[in-house]
Amino acid sequence: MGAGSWGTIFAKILADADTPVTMWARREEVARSVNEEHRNREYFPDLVLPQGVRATTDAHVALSDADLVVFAIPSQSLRTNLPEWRRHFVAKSDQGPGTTLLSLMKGVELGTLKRMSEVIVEISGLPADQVAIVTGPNLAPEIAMEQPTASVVACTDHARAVAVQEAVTTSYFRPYTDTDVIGCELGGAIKNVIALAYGMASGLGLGDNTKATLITRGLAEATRLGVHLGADAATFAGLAGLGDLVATCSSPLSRNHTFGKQLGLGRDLAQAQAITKQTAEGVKSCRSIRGLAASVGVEMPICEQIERVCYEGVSPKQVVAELMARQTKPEKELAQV
Ligand SMILES: NC(=O)C1=CN([C@@H]2O[C@H](COP(=O)(O)OP(=O)(O)OC[C@H]3O[C@@H](n4cnc5c(N)ncnc54)[C@H](OP(=O)(O)O)[C@@H]3O)[C@@H](O)[C@H]2O)C=CC1
Ligand SMILES: O=C(CO)COP(=O)(O)O
Repeated sequence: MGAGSWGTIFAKILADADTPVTMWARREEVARSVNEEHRNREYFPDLVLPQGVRATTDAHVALSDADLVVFAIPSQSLRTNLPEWRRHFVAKSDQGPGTTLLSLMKGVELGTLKRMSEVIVEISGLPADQVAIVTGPNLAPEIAMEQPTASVVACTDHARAVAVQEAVTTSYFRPYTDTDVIGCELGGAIKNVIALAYGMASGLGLGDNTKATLITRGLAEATRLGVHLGADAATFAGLAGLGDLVATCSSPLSRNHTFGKQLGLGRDLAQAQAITKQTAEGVKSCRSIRGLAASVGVEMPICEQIERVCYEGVSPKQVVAELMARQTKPEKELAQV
């Protein structure tokens, strides 16, 4: 469900793993180009998609016979789409192991402060054991070129994670399994905010010491929140944590990195959005992640400052100064974890 950057490339992964796939596209022209030319002209005009990828704008056609339903739309739009989609897949969900609902989305919902798998459980009415996520260092344009990468399939039901793993393993995409859905999902959402910070540092002309500091302290605050919310700290040292954080922060292919860089160069939110075009989840998730942290009394200084840049008009230069002026403390905050 979603035929943008990641939806399209994930469809290619499924088809290359011999799993037939029907992509739901919001626009007719996108579905037509996939069916008639085996290309997604809007997102990857030069990429020929496997024959096994079909597309439709009809949610019923995409969903009614699916064993695996994959969500690849912007996080903040899931709640408005899911009630309509739900009626097409719930009927099949009580047969056999039941439909697996798979989230590729990396965000936290504004207002409810829910992770995407929580929104899916709430609206679908299906048990959490039927909801899985895929996350990791997975920049779609690199995977489009079949550059090798690893990823994580997380589900509280290990057997279901293994089934999804089998459905998406190819010569260029190597998924591992995990049962820590909370940690994997938070790792994916928080790294987008840290990538905004890293991009800002690039835009400001700051060097590798600054960037390494952002990655390391960004990981510290992601781990801190995760552990408070029931995640395993080790998850953050893995693909869904450090792996995705490094890939997204350091890559000019990342929309969050690019967006942050524009802010660092002095552009405002609207100008950065116009340049980035595609979804940069961190811009909205900085607010919900900060809300989530506040709800459990966890400090997330970098996320907090990114929110101030995005929504309070504070300059990137000013937030760097404020981060550096914070009270000094031990590096390992075991007492707080
Ligand atoms: N791109 C990547 O490398 C990766 C992305 N992700 C995550 O995957 C999710 C999707 O990202 P990505 O595919 O990159 O985003 P894109 O912006 O490339 O594509 C978004 C897709 O969702 C559709 N869409 C946009 N708004 C709505 C809406 N309100 N209702 C229904 N459909 C909508 C778009 O349709 P239209 O074309 O008509 O606008 C498009 O098909 C995000 O959470 C992202 O963080 C995770 C890993 C890698
Ligand atoms: O999640 C991603 C890579 O794993 C994609 O990052 P961006 O959304 O910043 O492009």
